[in-house]
Amino acid sequence: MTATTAIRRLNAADPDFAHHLDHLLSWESVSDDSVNQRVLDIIKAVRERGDAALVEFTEKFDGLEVASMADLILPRERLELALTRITVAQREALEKAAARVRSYHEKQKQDSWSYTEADGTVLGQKVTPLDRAGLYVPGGKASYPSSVLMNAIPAKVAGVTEVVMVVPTPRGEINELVLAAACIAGVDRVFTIGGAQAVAALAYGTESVPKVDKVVGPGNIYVATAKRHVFGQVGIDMIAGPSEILVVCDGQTDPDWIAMDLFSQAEHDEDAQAILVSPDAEFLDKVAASIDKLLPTMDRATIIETSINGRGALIHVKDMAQAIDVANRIAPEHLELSVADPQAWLPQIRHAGAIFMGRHTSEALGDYCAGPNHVLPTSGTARFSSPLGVYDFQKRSSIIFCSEAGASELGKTASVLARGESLSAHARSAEYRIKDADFLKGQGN
Ligand SMILES: NC(=O)c1ccc[n+]([C@@H]2O[C@H](COP(=O)([O-])OP(=O)(O)OC[C@H]3O[C@@H](n4cnc5c(N)ncnc54)[C@H](O)[C@@H]3O)[C@@H](O)[C@H]2O)c1
Ligand SMILES: N[C@H](CO)Cc1c[nH]c[nH+]1
Ligand SMILES: [Zn+2]
Repeated sequence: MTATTAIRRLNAADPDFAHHLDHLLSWESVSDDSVNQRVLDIIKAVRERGDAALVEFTEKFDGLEVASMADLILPRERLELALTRITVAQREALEKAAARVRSYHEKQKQDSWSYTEADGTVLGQKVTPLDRAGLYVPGGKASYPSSVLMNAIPAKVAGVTEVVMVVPTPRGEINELVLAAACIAGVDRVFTIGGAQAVAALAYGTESVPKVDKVVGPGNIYVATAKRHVFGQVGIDMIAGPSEILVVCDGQTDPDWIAMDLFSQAEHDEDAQAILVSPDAEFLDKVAASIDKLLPTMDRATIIETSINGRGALIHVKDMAQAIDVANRIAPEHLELSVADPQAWLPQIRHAGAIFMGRHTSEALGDYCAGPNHVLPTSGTARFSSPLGVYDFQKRSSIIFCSEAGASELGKTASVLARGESLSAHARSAEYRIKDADFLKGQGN
């Protein structure tokens, strides 16, 4: 194994720093032509051949040969059985995490509202949960029971009528914790399919997989690309790229803690990105030494090493203010503020999926059980998007209920604007309800 101090070093004082940072952050795989074409072919096959295509792709990509689609459907009883197959400690941990995630998300629930104007006109917004949501739970390189909770609980809190989950089971290896989590979270139906074919099945429906209204959840490049292509046919939450962590440290946290925090996201994927920013150059050296020391002890050392050396960085800045500027430029999925007084810096953080405050709040706590969602905007998209939440499973309809007097008064404004747009049906529709004869005469009626 090569020495991990091959991790890139950047200095914000370098005149080319902005260019180097852009290069470090670029992640092009989603637009890769060959992936795109393969995903389009998969979507087309699922639309044309439904279940038969799902069975074929599951054999091809997941190494799982089945007689028919029926073998890729898990009934609710199978989820209940999983609950009896995990340890008591595992069940308690899942239930505790689920309870915390549920309480946090209850706070996000939006209610319908309305107000009444002086003439009796009522205006408002009606909030309605989605009828059916599709949850993608990744299962290629690792299994994610925590992602089941993070996707399904907000949907259930929102009041979604039916929650359909898809999860690949490579070579038929079923993860009991994933199924137990689905049982605890109240998932209604589970299909053991993955990749672009699972996203296509949820978006278009097949003989067995019901068509959903929205597909949510993270996944690899094939999943992300498929979500991009089915958007419009169904809603999607976001296009999630590889996991990321940005640690901003004042140099006073144990370097082993910081190295492990970086590893915690690097171990997800060779393309994951782990970056440390600090004004303390000696501290950066200490973390590099901790990386070298700890890497050989890691189960997923090869993935971590590829990620850290390929996409990681230690960035030296002149002070904490510059560290915050760099953080806002990166707009990371996860930002750890491993500093003495994180509250003092919080107001200046403008872009981050989740912010972990202080030396004791490791990002891993947020991944499993703190309560907030771990499905977060990646690749700089925290500039314009937010964590997965209850709001992703609710939609809004506007309510307009005019009184007779209100319709007459508003009709005048509508009439003038409609005639300005040369839309006379609009104008006359509004004018039928106007009681003011002088106004109507002025409009040529
Ligand atoms: N943002 C989050 O909250 C979050 C949570 C958990 C995981 N993740 C990320 O999700 C990703 C999970 O990826 P994964 O690969 O482990 O699981 P995955 O379930 O996303 O992908 C596995 C599927 O990819 C398809 N596939 C694999 N190789 C293929 C090929 N050559 N051609 C076509 N299809 C192919 C297969 O159908 C397989 O079922 C990781 O990047 C991880 O970091 C993100
Ligand atoms: N860190 C991932 C999101 O980027 C979520 C996760 C699941 N399990 C562990 N971590
Ligand atoms: Zn994680």
